[in-house]
Amino acid sequence: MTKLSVNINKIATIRNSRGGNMPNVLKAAVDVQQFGAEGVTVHPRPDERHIRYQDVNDIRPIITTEFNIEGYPSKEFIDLVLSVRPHQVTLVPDPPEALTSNAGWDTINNMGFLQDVIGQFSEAGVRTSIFIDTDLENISNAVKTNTDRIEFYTEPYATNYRKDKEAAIAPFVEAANLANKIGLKINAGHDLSLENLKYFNEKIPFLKEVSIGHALICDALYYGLERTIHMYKELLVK
Ligand SMILES: CC(=O)[C@@H](O)[C@H](O)COP(=O)(O)O
Ligand SMILES: NCC(=O)COP(=O)(O)O
Repeated sequence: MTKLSVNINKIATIRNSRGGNMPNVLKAAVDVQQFGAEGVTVHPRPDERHIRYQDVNDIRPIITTEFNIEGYPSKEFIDLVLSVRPHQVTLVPDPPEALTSNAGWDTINNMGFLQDVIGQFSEAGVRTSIFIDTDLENISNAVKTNTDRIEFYTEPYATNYRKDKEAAIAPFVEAANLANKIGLKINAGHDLSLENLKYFNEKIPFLKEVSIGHALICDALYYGLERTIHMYKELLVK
């Protein structure tokens, strides 16, 4: 069974829209785990428009599953991760002004930088993952960064799924086979949803974990958080 890590950024976005503490992000982190999620993901951005650095510190002690912190490895981000020590850090190459993540790493041109940052996290005992698209050269170079895992940037899959799901999945299958061959474990995320998740999970070999936020929190408005998590988990049975 592929693990589900729930990204709770959107809960914080709603809270921040009014100030105050509603909805309560810490309670959401407790609840998603109780409802069956196998992990909690947060993606603090430099402007703290959703998850704040303080939230990340506060969430750490209530994690009973797996804590995954995603973000661009600025000095502030590196310091946060080294102090919080999550189970996993996922490095994402997005600039500070990015609306949301929109590309994977160019592992060739960022090799030295990634090796250095990944080295710091590995030394601290934090599992590393890097956000990546399906370019085979980027994937074969990813292994030289010494990352433990890659996380497929699945927005192109989600967009193309509606037009032609076989064509949409094909580059991800090829990339997953290569990643497995060279010893990289595989996560995936971005725009995965109740509509497209089952097919992705069935077709991608060696998939360890998906992190899902935007669509899942939107679905929870209609179905409730507990039922929504169960619905996503049903799609992740292999
Ligand atoms: C790396 C990734 O795809 C997610 O972290 C996504 O970027 C969610 O972040 P936002 O909630 O800021 O859109
Ligand atoms: N790593 C992807 C993630 O955490 C959630 O992305 P999305 O489901 O909010 O698009």
